[in-house]
This record gives sequence, C-alpha cells and structure tokens, in this order.
Amino acid sequence: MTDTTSRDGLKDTIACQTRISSIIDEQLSYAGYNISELMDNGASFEEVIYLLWNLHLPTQIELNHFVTELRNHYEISDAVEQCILIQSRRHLHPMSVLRSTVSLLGVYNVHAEDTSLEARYDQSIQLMAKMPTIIATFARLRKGLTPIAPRKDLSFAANFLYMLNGAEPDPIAVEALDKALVLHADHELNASTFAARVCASTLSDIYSCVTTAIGTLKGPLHGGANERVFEMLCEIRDTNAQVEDYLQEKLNSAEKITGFGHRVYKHQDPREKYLRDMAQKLTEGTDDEIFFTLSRRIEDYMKNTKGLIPNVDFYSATVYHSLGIDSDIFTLVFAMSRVSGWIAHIQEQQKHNKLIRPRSQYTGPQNLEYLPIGRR
Ligand SMILES: CC(=O)SCCNC(=O)CCNC(=O)[C@H](O)C(C)(C)COP(=O)(O)OP(=O)(O)OC[C@H]1O[C@@H](n2cnc3c(N)ncnc32)[C@H](O)[C@@H]1OP(=O)(O)O
Ligand SMILES: O=C([O-])CC(=O)C(=O)O
Repeated sequence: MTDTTSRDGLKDTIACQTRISSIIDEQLSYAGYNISELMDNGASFEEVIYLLWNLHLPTQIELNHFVTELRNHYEISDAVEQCILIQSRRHLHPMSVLRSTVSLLGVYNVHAEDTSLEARYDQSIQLMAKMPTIIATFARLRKGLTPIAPRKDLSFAANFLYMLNGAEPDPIAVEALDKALVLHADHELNASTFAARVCASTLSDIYSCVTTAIGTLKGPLHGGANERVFEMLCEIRDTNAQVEDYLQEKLNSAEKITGFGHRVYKHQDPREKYLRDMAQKLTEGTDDEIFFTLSRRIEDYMKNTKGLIPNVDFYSATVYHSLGIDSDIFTLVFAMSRVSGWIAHIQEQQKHNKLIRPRSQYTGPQNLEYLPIGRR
C-alpha cells in the first residue's frame, strides 16, 4: 500500500485521468483550450458547456441545436415549484434548497434510473437547463414575489437575470454573468468534482452525483467562500474598520481570510484577473465601488504580508453583488455553472469506470477486550 497520509488532504495526489480540464503551470484549460483563449475570444457559456461535454468546440449548427435543446428544458414543473415554495418558508441555506431540489428533479423524472446513453444525455440537459430556473424561482418565492417563467429566446445567462429580476436584462450584466459562468465551469479535480466522481464511480445516477457535488461545494473552504467574502466586505464597510487592522487581527488569531489561498495555485489564479476587471467595470461610479476599493486593499495586504493570492471566490463576490444577486445566492450561481463540469466528469468517470475506494490508515487501539456492559 502507498501511504499518502503525509500529504494532507490528498495534496498533489493524482486520483484520476481526465480530458476535461487541466491546471498545468498554474494555467487552466478546458479540453485543451486555455481559459484566456476562451475568454479573450468571447466564448459563450453554452459553447463551453458543449466543449466540456464533447471535448471539442461546436460548429454553428451543433451549437444552435444544443442551445435549442437547453432552452426547451428551461421550465420546471409545478410540482417542483411547489416544493421550492415549501422550502422557501423554512430557514434553510439556499444551497440546501438547491441540493434538495436537484434531488427532487430525479424524483419527478420518470426516466431518472435509466442508464442508457440517450437517457443520461437527456438527464444532463434537463439538469443543466433547470438549475437557473430553480435558483431564480427560489430567490423570488422567498421574498414573496411571483416566479417568472423562463424565456426560450434568451441565453442561459440572460434568462437567469430575467427570471431573477423580472426585467429585460442589461446587456452589460448579461455579458458579465456569461463570462463568470465560463470562468467557473470546470476546475480539474476540485473537492466537489471529486465528490461527484466518487459517487459516479459506484454507478449511481446523475441526480445523486450532482446532489453530492452541491453538498460539497456548499462548504466555506470551497464554493461557500464567495458568500463569506461579501460578508467580510460589508463588515469592514459597516464598521469603518481599517482594512489592515481588521485583517491583521484575524490573522493574529489564526483565522483564515476567506477568498485567499488555493490548494493548487500559489502565484495566481488565472480566473482572478478577469473577475477583478469585471468587478472594477461593474462598480465604477456606483455605490458599490467601495467593495472594489476595499477588495484591492485586502488583496494588497494579503499579498504583502502572507504572500497569499485571491482565489476565484474573492472578486466574484463583488461581481455577483453588482449584478443584483443576494449574497446567500452567490454559491448557487457558482453551482449553476459548475454543474456543467460535474456532468462532464460524471459521464467520463462512468465511461471508463473503476470504483474509487482508497484505503485509510487506522490510528486507534486494536485487539480490545469486549467487556460486558455492567463492567465498563
Ligand atoms: C472555489 C474554491 O474552492 S477556491 C477556495 C475557497 N476557499 C477559501 O477562500 C477559504 C480560505 N482559504 C483556505 O482555507 C485555504 O487557502 C484553502 C482551503 C483554499 C487551501 O488550503 P490548503 O491547500 O490546505 O492550504 P494550507 O492550509 O496548506 O495553507 C498554507 C499556509 O497558508 C495559510 N493560509 C492558506 N489560506 C489562508 C487564508 N485564506 N488566510 C490565512 N492564511 C491562509 C495556512 O494557514 C498555511 O499556513 P502555515 O503553513 O503557516 O500553516
Ligand atoms: O480547485 C479547487 O480546489 C477549488 C477551485 O478553485 C474551484 O473549484 O474552482
């Protein structure tokens, strides 16, 4: 047996082979396309989903067909909407609502247990297409607002903003969200994707795998960090704290500063510069500019004192806020993008499957004597 326990948290351990995405020399690529190549040439989120699922970019005909398929599945059933309504009245974190509702999609899909290739593709399209509708429906219902039906004439990003706000989306906001979705779509073997692959390796169904992944993304050390970043920005703004004093106090008490540090990137997260630029453009001259200004100061301090870099969750918080998204919905928007990567990984895992079942090193006592209950 190879002992990897010295490498805490499976750090630097290769746990699977993939053709979906890679991080090589701190450069992120999707199926061989560097993220900057996709971003700088304006690849749409729909093209990126297609790329992750097919490992090649679509032709115009393929993209048109794919986009139509997605749009045909934007709607959720009345039964699912009812379940969201019930959950919106309870004090649940929105990620818990998303997790349970995705699970419910499986309950209401009569073909959920069908593992044929066609059924799996249909399940994938349905899951992908319905995530924004679930999120926007929940976000409105919990405020006592009527859900807005999706519009098939709108892109994935535009339709989400439309369903969320009930107004024709601003093209600048649509472009920003589309880019943020592209940047979050996949990321090699991050914790939620690994969790999805472990579940997939038991040959479980796609709803179970995605539910597993959502539960894993929710944690504050992973996707849940973006919400905490915004809480920190608000706390600094509202208490008029000096950024440097605020951070140093936390660091002195060995607290982690959310939005900083990364298991793989040590010099720069290649997605961060795009999100930083977006945050700057979206907030310039608005009341939200303070969040960008504070973020820059936090970034400088963390780099200079700890050598820590902002991760994808740091500037995305300001981007999402300036798009009118509530902070406890940020991680759901992350999930709405990452589900494209999860699905690609689930399919890849099951295509070349081997049960993922590592070993643990037992560190407790052995050969203990069983004492009858009265003698313990
Ligand atoms: C989409 C994503 O999942 S991106 C990550 C989102 N998560 C966060 O932003 C939460 C804050 N960050 C962290 O907790 C960590 O950086 C993680 C979990 C992301 C990565 O953790 P690891 O790879 O285990 O890094 P590790 O903990 O070994 O860090 C190395 C050193 O940097 C320190 N460090 C790492 N991140 C931070 C941070 N955010 N604030 C303060 N110190 C930090 C650690 O304390 C450690 O210091 P030490 O060597 O003196 O003990
Ligand atoms: O890869 C990771 O560990 C976390 C991350 O940045 C992501 O999931 O996008």
